Amino acid sequence: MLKLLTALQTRQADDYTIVNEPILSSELMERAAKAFIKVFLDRFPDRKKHILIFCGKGNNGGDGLVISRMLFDEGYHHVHTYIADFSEKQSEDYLLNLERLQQKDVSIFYINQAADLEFIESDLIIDALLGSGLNKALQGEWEKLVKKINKFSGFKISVDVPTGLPCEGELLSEAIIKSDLTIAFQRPKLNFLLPISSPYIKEWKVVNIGLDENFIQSTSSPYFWFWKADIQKYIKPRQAFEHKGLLGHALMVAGADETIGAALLCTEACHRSGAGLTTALIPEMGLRALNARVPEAMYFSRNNLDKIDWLKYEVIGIGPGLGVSEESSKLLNEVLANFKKPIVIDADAINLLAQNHQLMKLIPQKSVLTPHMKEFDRLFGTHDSWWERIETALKKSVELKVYIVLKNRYTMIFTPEGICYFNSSGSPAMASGGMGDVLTGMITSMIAQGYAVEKAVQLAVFSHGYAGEQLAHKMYVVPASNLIKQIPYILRELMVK
Ligand SMILES: NC(=O)C1=CN([C@@H]2O[C@H](COP(=O)(O)OP(=O)(O)OC[C@H]3O[C@@H](n4cnc5c(N)ncnc54)[C@H](O)[C@@H]3O)[C@@H](O)[C@H]2O)[C@@H](O)CC1
Ligand SMILES: Nc1ncnc2c1ncn2[C@@H]1O[C@H](COP(=O)(O)OP(=O)(O)O)[C@@H](O)[C@H]1O
Ligand SMILES: [K+]
Repeated sequence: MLKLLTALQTRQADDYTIVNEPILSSELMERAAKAFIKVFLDRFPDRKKHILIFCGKGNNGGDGLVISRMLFDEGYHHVHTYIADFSEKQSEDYLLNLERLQQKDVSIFYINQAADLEFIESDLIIDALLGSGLNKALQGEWEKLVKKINKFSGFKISVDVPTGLPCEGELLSEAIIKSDLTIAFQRPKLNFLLPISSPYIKEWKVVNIGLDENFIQSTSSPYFWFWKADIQKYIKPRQAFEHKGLLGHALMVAGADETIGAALLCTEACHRSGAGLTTALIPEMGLRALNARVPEAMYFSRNNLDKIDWLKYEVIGIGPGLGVSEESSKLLNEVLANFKKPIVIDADAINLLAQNHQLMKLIPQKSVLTPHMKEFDRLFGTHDSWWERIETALKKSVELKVYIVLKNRYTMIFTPEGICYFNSSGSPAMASGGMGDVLTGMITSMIAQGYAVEKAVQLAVFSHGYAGEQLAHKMYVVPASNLIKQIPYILRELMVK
């Protein structure tokens, strides 16, 4: 798990590293620029490219000046360096690197006002105007310059963060560099992981600049980033004498007459993720389809609900395609009144909770709510921004003692301990109907198999995204049914490697 930091915490990590490694701040800047250059050389090896580098007079600008020097030394001789000379203030390392650059045969231009900058043709534009030091909205010449650069045609690469984009928190204005590629130091900024950054970041990459990881681990932050290696630590191989009776029985409560498909998707996903037994509590008219699609699954008739033995099940998944009818509402009431183990609550089950907040009290501890943005807002009220949603989710997951899986490009998992894990896997090719139903089946299955709920959720969310990502290499769009077929293979791959 990587701990994610705010801009202030990153500065503290810089300072700590400088004092304790120890390393001169100018050397750290050199190391950062070198890490940037390594990615750059890989991506843009053509030395004939025309490059513009825009630098501020702080440390982000300092990075830009080092990058300019390093590019020159690497044989890029069509580089023009521009300095935004809008204030007297300048950092020591900026000044030092300006002197170093002046000793090379590199052209340096000063921009005193944005209007002086004519349109220039170039292949690449490096944005090193402002970085994590941003402390207010861009105004005046800064705003004009950024807007002008955005109109330039070259491929834009931002150093550390696009100029004008705050590392975390709400946007301050729309004067922000629209970068094609952002190369960030040590950690992705929190805002990279939220849709608000999407007009400004097409792609991002993180490079390690050797900040003190022990210091970072000791920093207090609720935000973490998890990836393949974290999942691989706890995914369990099947044991020699294990049988279906030991691998959990999951009950899927889903579907309505018009939306049987959702019930089939979550039931099949649950089965293919490895639950020992899966039973579908679905409308009778779906029985044939269930038998055809998932013959391994069992069926329980809603007409016999009074005879159900709730204790038979390790976990219940409820909601996909359930509808919000009177009958669905009764089903949810029954489940909440009788089942005391974790419940995975999705889609219409969330919508029903939103209609009847009294039911929230009945949700067993360590249950899992899996809303997308709209369901989240229906349940917890309208939010004007993702940061507001994050604040609510951090609070509600602690208050209700549940996990909240807020689905997105980088799905967030909020825990009863007040932690927010960002999932690293996934692909926009997954943005099509039914994908969330599959996730519900997967989470339910992992809980059935005995993973602690937190691990079950992480494992399901990661492997769901990972399967989508792998298929997206071959498919324009990943239909939910195709993803389901992939689950056992993906889990095996994660287990072995
Ligand atoms: N030693 C270090 O601390 C390292 C810093 N690094 C680089 O340094 C950057 C941070 O540098 P700085 O803290 O100097 O800050 P920046 O270079 O981001 O900004 C410079 C200064 O601009 C001013 N400013 C902020 N918002 C403004 C606005 N809206 N309009 C006009 N002026 C504004 C502030 O006074 C700020 O200190 C990082 O993003 C990274 O690129 C890297 O070189 C790694 C090491
Ligand atoms: N752009 C995207 N990038 C990564 N994952 C995505 C993207 N769009 C959707 N997904 C994933 O697909 C799933 C969609 O869930 P949901 O909106 O509930 O779909 P449905 O209701 O159709 O089943 C979520 O797990 C989400 O993370
Ligand atoms: K920048």
